[in-house]
Amino acid sequence: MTAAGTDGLDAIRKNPAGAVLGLDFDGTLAPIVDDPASARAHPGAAPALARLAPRVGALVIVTGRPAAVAVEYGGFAGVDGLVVLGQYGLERWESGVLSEPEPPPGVAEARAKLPDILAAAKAPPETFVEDKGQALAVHTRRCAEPEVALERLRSILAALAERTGLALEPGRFVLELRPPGIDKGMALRTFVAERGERPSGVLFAGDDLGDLAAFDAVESLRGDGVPGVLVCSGSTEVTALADRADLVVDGPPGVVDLLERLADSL
Ligand SMILES: O=P(O)(O)OC[C@H]1O[C@H](O[C@H]2O[C@H](CO)[C@@H](O)[C@H](O)[C@H]2O)[C@H](O)[C@@H](O)[C@@H]1O
Repeated sequence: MTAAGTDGLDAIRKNPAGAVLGLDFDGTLAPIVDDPASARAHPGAAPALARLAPRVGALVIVTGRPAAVAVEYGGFAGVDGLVVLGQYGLERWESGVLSEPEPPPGVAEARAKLPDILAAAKAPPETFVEDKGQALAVHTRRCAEPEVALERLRSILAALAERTGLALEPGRFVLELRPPGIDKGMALRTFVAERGERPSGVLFAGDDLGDLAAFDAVESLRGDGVPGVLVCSGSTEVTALADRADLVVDGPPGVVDLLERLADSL
């Protein structure tokens, strides 16, 4: 644990009612699996969140998943006080109510073009498109050589994103075509600002490239004097977060253990 991380955790423990805890879903609360539809939160995740929610100022999940999907796959519907910001902050679920904007027209255009583009690129048949309504995620995890398949598609999908006015978000064996202008950093910063009070401390835990923007947000809050903690849910697939984290834990079981220990100490 870095000194800054220790300061951040101390500040959260000293004034939990003023603290904001943010968490990613896939790879952080839910173990990575081959089929995105089969992902489920670690069995200890919802109970740990239910213990923490009444003890802290705010508990928020910031995910690339549709918010309702994260609530369902996480088993989070009964966690009072939890907020889920889905699709990188485009959607918000709170107290059972979901708010979501209309998808931009570029998503429909990309959806229509994608099958021909994947065929022309000779993408392996195991390449899988997850349609999230607001975004399209092209997964290669199930391909024989997932990294090779991903790299073959990267520039082709970047061109499609540009033509359709979308952004290309890379992740763990996935390239997502999604609306531009929002990321997890913006989502977290907006969430913190909306509360109207300076947090006593902020923690964010993530595992993937899309979580780096949330790390940036925590570091920017640190620059403004808010103690912060950066937690990496470690994996061999992505190392960029471990390089910047105050604390690296062993995947979702390590994150759940950290949340339990934090709840014990509040
Ligand atoms: O922001 P997150 O909650 O981490 O969501 C990011 C993307 O996660 C999902 O894909 C990842 O998890 C899958 C299930 O374990 C795995 O099969 C895939 O290889 C990973 O990239 C999800 O399917 C995407 O929609 C999310 O945006």
